[in-house]
Amino acid sequence: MKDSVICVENLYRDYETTKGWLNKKKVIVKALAGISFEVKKGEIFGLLGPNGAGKTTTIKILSTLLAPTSGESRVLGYKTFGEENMIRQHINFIFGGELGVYRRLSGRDNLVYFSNLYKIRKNIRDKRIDELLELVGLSEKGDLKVETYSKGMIQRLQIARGLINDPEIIYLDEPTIGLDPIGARELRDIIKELSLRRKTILLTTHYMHEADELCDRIAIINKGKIVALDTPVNLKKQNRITSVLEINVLGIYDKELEEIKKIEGVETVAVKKNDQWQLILIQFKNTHNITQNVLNVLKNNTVISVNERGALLEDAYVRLVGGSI
Ligand SMILES: Nc1ncnc2c1ncn2[C@@H]1O[C@H](COP(=O)(O)OP(=O)(O)OP(=O)(O)O)[C@@H](O)[C@H]1O
Repeated sequence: MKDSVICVENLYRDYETTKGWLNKKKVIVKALAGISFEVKKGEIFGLLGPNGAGKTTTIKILSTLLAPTSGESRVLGYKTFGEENMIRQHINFIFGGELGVYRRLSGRDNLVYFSNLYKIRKNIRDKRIDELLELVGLSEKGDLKVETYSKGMIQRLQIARGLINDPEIIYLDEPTIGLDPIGARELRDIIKELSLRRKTILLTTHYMHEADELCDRIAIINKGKIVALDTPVNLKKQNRITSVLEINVLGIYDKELEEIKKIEGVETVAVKKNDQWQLILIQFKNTHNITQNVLNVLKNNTVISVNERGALLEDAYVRLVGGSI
């Protein structure tokens, strides 16, 4: 692909681990089982998938932290294993959570510390730090110790840290994890701004709406394989999902879910469990009117609400990966 800055071809990665306590047995975990994709300059490319799908392994290989078992991955034309020194100055990675910055230092001093690791000259460094603090909305708080920051501020500082070497490619592993909706939105706005500045971003997230809002293209990974790769719009279309019935109930049994699956027109059934009630998500062909048949199955349950809506990216994901969300 022309303009590709990341090229992954038939990548495999196994981990050797042990199972059992007394009689330890060697087990091979196939974290990546032959994935291929390319990312263009300036693109926001999303990796979506359930826990253990292989997203972090992919990011670790592409950020030169891990060698693949076989296959090839190139970043900016260089092999991620063998030519990593040519790559490292042009990339950076930001992991979600609060690790990676020093709480006893101020935000600014953290950035000074990390720029020293990259041996950035002082005249460039100070200007860049001011710009980065401005970009992530921490100009006024830059001189306060990180231990006084909120989670959202720490995560924004992480973004500034990840930009300290002015990387062309940024890997973001679940950047908004644990943030409240406002903190998460502020972070997404920064990610959009980075894309406007032609940075290439490879992002993993568990939040579908986030992938839908941010990503130009998304690869859905399951069990080490890419099961779909397209724009969010096409992912929603290509799965022929037409409608979704959302039903909130107090208590639901597998027997009833099995009954619902058998109703004509029903394609998938998933359950999201909340503390007190459950949300049943039923994807169905809109050539069928299933509502009454579903309510007949649930006649002995307490139904709190029923809502029919169009498909979201989350629905395409459920279909491709299967199971509950
Ligand atoms: N160091 C390791 N040793 C053994 N197995 C590992 C190691 N790291 C990852 N794995 C296994 O490899 C598989 C892929 O893990 P990976 O962390 O890449 O998944 P992920 O998609 O990032 O998951 P999550 O969403 O939970 O972060 C999992 O089965 C995981 O248990």
